[in-house]
Amino acid sequence: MQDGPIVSLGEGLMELNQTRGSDQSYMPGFGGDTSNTAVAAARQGSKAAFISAVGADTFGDDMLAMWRREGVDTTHVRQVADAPTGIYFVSHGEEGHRFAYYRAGSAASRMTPADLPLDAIRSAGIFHCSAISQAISASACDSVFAALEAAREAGVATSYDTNLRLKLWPLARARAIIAGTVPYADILLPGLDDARLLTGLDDADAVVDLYLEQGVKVIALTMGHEGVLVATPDARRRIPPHRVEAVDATGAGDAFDGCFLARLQLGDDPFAAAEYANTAAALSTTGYGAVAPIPRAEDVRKAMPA
Ligand SMILES: O=C(O)C(=O)C[C@H](O)[C@H](O)CO
Repeated sequence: MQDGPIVSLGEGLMELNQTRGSDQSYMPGFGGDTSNTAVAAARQGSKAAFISAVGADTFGDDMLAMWRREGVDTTHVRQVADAPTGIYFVSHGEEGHRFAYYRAGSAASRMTPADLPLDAIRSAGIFHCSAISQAISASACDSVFAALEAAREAGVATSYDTNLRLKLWPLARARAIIAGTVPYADILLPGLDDARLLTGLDDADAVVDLYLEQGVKVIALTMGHEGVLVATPDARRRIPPHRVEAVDATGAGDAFDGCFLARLQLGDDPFAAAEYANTAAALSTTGYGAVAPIPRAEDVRKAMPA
């Protein structure tokens, strides 16, 4: 893996998160899967950078301030005057959390391949993107492919989270695009529920086999209460769940991604990186919001099994 920051591409969102027991109170925060991943990596001590756009509005200012506080490089976050920053609401019910999006036409959704900072992508240590970055618009989807191509041509390790959001695009389109993107990924970060819908396979090992056959070098399949299945073409291991009192799982997968990539870049093997990220992701569910409860390295170390 070459030296350089973890560079991720996508959309940051303002978050309004319903706090339990109060139907009408929404706590402000930040979200957006690849942004959450960048923050998680930065909180573990990695160099992280984000490629995106926000509106020239209060929320855009707030997002930029958040990334800068977190040490995420915002050189390639454009602030544009003619489109807003996206927003989403999180509410909680019996079946877990639900998202309501107000992001159509957002600044990030208008990104095009011509906007890409190709030099930053080519000099990344790892380039990370997700299916949400592809679902927000056709031009953002084109941008993801162009960025992945640039990263691969430059020998940069590529990472892809298949994050499936059916409120953003229909399943048939998601299936086609995601299947076409997996072969670009060196590191694949799917969740089992999404992978079942995307592949039609039920069994976690079968999902891993399918993706490895497509050339993926490292896969960490997150399985919620069943832990994580980590595999390379030569070895695979199940990591048990880390039990916590969870209040909000929003962004747990993104915290996993950021911590996993950070640890890989610091030299961990994929199994050690996944054990670390598994603990960190569990800790991130003990508070409300996608970003605020992401733990820092010292908290993860304290909570890790001896
Ligand atoms: O769902 C999305 O589009 C988001 O990016 C918002 C959340 O922060 C994200 O899904 C959490 O994984």
